[in-house]
Amino acid sequence: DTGSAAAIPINEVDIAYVTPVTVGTPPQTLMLDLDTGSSDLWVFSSLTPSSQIRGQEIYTPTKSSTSQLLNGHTWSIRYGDGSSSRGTVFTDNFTIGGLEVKSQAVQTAQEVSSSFTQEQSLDGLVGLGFSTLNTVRPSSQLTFFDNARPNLDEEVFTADLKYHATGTYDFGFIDSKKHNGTITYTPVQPSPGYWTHSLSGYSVGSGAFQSSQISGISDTGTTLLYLPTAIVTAYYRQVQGAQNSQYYGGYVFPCASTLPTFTFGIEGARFTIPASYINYTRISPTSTTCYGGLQSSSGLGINIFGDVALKAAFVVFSGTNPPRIGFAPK
Ligand SMILES: O=C(CCCl)NNC1=[NH+]CCN1
Repeated sequence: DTGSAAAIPINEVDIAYVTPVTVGTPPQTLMLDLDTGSSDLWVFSSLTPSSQIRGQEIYTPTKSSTSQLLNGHTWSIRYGDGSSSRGTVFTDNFTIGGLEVKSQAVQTAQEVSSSFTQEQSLDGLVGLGFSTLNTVRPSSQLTFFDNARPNLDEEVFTADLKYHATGTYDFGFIDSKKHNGTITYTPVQPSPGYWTHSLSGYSVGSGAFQSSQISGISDTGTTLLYLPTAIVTAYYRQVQGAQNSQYYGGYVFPCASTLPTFTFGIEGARFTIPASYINYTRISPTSTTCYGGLQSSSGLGINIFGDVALKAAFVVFSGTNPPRIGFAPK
């Protein structure tokens, strides 16, 4: 089997990408954020208080002839950005891009934090991290990828995220039309459950490449690129008027600034993030101050290769044994 579905930016700065999925019988369509930085599949639902819903589509298990309550099971998750949700669990038929998993654990939200309520075009998440991170108790549940894996033509899924445009998630195959040339693979450390791997180094603009092993996670559910402070300061030193703002919680700069590109290494390959991706957003609609797409990871305890980096490549998440991740130009 294979599947292929759109990755649609939910706003004009690509804060997150959503993918149409169907749950239940007859199919209920939701727009979910496929998130390689977590491993819970949860949805806004008929069990979510209406005070916490603002325009999201919901899953109503009682309207599905194939739903089953997973009795006595609950979940609760907090994400790296401080957002959170919790609730109960059903199993039901679940499809992404024509690829169906019967009896997928679908976690129904009974509470979501304010940032999820405010994100009107996001109806939930599909965790594509390793199932060891799943928070359902007393028995943890498998991700959509782990459930689909035995039926996939190839034990992979790929992410082709795009800047200010719709991209694709593919399951079970590598579409050679989506990348130019070689896919460079590097080992993944599957513990504790993120797609953890190293960069081989970086360069700022036309500067010399700095070889250094930078460990972090490739995370489609995180918007920006978070790297060690030393790298980030070296980048913004090249930007006139840039400063690390306590007030805005990161590096800001005049929107008219000329930003350098940022290049990261995967083994011997090099991937350059255009300056436009790093000129992320105005701090408010009429401001001439802009917030950077490259920020320090020092507050996170982990480096995160989020969408700002991933959209500069075609990325292969390979569930082979041992797992690995591949990057190709596109
Ligand atoms: O939580 C993380 C970072 C893990 Cl270190 N990524 N996934 C996500 N989903 C919603 C916000 N962020």
